[in-house]
Amino acid sequence: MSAIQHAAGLLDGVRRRRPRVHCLMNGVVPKFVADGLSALGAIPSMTSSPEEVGHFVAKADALLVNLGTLDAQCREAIGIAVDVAAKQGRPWTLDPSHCDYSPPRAAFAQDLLTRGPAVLRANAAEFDLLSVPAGVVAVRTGRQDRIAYNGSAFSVVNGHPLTALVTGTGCLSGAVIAAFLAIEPDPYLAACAAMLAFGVAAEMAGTAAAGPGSFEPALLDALANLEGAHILSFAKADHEQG
Ligand SMILES: Nc1ncnc2c1ncn2[C@@H]1O[C@H](COP(=O)(O)OP(=O)(O)O)[C@@H](O)[C@H]1O
Ligand SMILES: Cc1ncsc1CCOP(=O)(O)O
Ligand SMILES: [Mg+2]
Repeated sequence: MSAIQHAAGLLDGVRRRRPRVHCLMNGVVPKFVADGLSALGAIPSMTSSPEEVGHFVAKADALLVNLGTLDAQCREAIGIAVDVAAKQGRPWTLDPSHCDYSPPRAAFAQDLLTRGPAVLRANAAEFDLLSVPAGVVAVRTGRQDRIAYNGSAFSVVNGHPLTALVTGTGCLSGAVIAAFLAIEPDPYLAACAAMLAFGVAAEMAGTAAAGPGSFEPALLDALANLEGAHILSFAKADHEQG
C-alpha cells in the first residue's frame, strides 16, 4: 500500500478512535490548535500546570511539546510531560517554535531531541539549526513539507500560500502529526499521513478563502470535511529512497 493510500485509511482511523492529544502549547494559538484537533476528529487537552500535566499525559494517546512561549514553568511542565510519556510509552512531537531567535531555546530544543520524541516538526529556520538524532522522524515544513527518516524521505507539495499568513498553522500541523502518531505506531507513516491530510485540507481551504482572515475558519472547516477520498484524489507527494 502506498503512503497516500495509508494516509486515507489513517484519517478514517482518527475519526473512529478519536485519540486524546495533550498539547503543551504556546500562549499565542492554543484555541486555534485545540479547534483544529477537534475539527480533525481528535480530542485536545491543553493543561500545563506542573502538578497536573503528568496525569493528563498519562491519559493521552499522544503529546505535543511546543516551545513558542517558553518560560520557567513551561520548562518544568515539559520535563514532567516527557518523563511520563517515556514511562507510559506515549509518542510525542516536538515543535521547537522560534528556537532560531534564542540560543537558550535552541539548546533546550536540542536537549529535548535526545529525550525520545517520535517526530520533530519545524519550519526551515528552526530545522536548520538543530541536529536530528537517529530514531527521530524529521519534518521540515514550508512550501514543500519534507518528512525524513533513516535514509528515506517523502515530500508533500500540497498546501496553500495563505497558510504562511496565518499564525498558528505550523503549531496546528504539529498537533495533527501528534493525532496521527496516536493511532499509527510507525512515526514515519504517521507524519507522512498528517502532512498529506493537513496539506490537502489547506488546499481546500485556500479555494474557499478571500484572504488570511477567512482562511483560518476555512481551514477548520476543511479539516472537519476532509475525507480519505480527497487525499487519494488531490495528494501531490513523492518518495525519495536513500
Ligand atoms: N509558501 C507556502 N505555500 C504553501 N504552504 C506553506 C507555505 N509556507 C508554509 N506553508 C505551510 O504552512 C504550514 C506551517 O509551515 P511553516 O510556515 O513552515 O511553519 P511555522 O508556521 O511554524 O513557521 C505547513 O503546513 C506548511 O506546509
Ligand atoms: C507568533 C508566536 N510567538 C510565539 S509562539 C507564536 C505562534 C507561532 O505559530 P506558528 O509558528 O504556527 O505560525
Ligand atoms: Mg512555528
